[in-house]
Amino acid sequence: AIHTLFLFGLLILTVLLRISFAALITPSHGTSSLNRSSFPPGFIFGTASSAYQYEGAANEGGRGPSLWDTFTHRYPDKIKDESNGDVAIDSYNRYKEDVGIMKEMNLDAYRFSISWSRILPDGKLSRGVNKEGIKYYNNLINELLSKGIQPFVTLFHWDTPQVLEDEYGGFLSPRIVEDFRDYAEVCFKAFGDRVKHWITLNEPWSYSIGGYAVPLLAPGRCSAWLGLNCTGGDSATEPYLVSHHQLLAHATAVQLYRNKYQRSQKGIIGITLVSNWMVPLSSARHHQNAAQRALDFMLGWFMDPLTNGDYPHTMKSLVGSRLPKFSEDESNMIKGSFDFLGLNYYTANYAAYAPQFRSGNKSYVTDSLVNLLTARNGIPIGPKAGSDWLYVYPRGIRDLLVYTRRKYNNPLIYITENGVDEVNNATISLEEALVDNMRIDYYYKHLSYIERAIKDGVDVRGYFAWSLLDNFEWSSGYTVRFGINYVDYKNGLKRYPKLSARWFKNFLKN
Ligand SMILES: N=C(Cc1ccccc1)N[C@@H]1O[C@H](CO[C@@H]2OC[C@@H](O)[C@H](O)[C@H]2O)[C@@H](O)[C@H](O)[C@H]1O
Repeated sequence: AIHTLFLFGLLILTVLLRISFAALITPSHGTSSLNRSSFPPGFIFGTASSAYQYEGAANEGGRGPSLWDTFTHRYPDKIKDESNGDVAIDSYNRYKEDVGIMKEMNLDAYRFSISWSRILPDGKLSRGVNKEGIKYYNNLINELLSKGIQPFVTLFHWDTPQVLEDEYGGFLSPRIVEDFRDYAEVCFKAFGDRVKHWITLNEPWSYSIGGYAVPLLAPGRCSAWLGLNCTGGDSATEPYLVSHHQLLAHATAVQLYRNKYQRSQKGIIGITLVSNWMVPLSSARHHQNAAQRALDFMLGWFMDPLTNGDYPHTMKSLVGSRLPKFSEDESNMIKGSFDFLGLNYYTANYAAYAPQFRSGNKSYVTDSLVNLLTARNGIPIGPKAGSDWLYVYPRGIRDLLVYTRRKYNNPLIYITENGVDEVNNATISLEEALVDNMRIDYYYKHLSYIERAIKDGVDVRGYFAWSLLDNFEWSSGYTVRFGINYVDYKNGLKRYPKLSARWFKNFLKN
């Protein structure tokens, strides 16, 4: 009996040793268990960027000023390092090198935005098209296609022509709808023979909130009572007007594309929305309801009109007469105005019921009666990244995808941005700066959860990492780095692959 027991013990020990050894040799971020073939055939992997954050050449090639040129020059103190996108990372002049980096990384696609004021320097079609602007984007698109990389083009990534801001307040006015439609048509005509994926707007939520509720983004408007040194505005009404006009501009451009270009050019058109995943602070009913309202006020604000033709009931009841109304024609034009949904996901929040927000001054931020938190009982929702709003919560991308599938009729989805930043630390060496294990961990985990969402039945067709290169990060300037490739701001904007670039190259190899 003792002999048998001894042998059995030996057997258990052998098995345990083998398991622990196997765990030891399979690196937690190794692509052995996850790589391109873990995703459906034809799944598209890319990286994302935007014109003002990458191009530079702000005063070259006939480009006109956008509200970001004005904002950074007029209020440099609103940018953490008082920087701007005059030069940015000079992609305007280095696009061939940058496309070469994409090719080297085995990427399938590149999401970039067109600068409206580089195409129409005076904002309106009637005031002339800048031929050098058309030429630049033709060169970029042709370079991408010559390397077998698909262009995914965003028409508007927050850089409204300054002339239209001056003339009628930009997206504060319904007049923007016609001008945006004309600008979109110039792009469909010039590039639509080769561009088969169009995104009208990037993150209308961010543009409305960051620019008109709290002074995070241009034009930096908000209510004076907030005491946040705003350039004027009203946080209780302007965010809702700006989102309303963005939806109308989006739907008008889609209607034009479908009526006049889609049959011959055979592309598809959509919109990119951003949402955090919202976790109820506790299982209490009032916190669960708060989480639903938080999703309504961030994602539903746009997805409900795009799917049902009207704003969420929670918004209509809580915002009341301050929420603009769609006419029947507008509602019909907006409903179903997308062939695919672009979703940007970065982080998650705890959502707590905030009845105290019923009193006091009105603002978008408090209308939802939700307090968004990044910690519960002092414990953060996940590890903090470089930026103070970004906490790593990978399962949130799966939860958001499954939620979107269930609530909004299973749309075709591309993840059009997902990424993480580190603080730009000037004291470390270049070699140290290239070691970004936390970024590999972030991408590995988020891609693993997307793979599970696909198994849950979500129709995800592609994924774009934010971002190919370190770049001008809006109000953070160059103080945070999102790049999979490093840009040496102190030495001629030279590009270097971080570890995550090598990880992606391996992950993506066929
Ligand atoms: N930045 C956002 C959403 C947002 C808006 C206002 C305040 C915080 C976060 N969305 C996407 O995130 C990307 C990363 O956002 C950065 O996150 C860290 C912030 O400190 C920085 O200002 C912001 O650009 C942007 O570069 C893309 O252009 C944008 O589409």
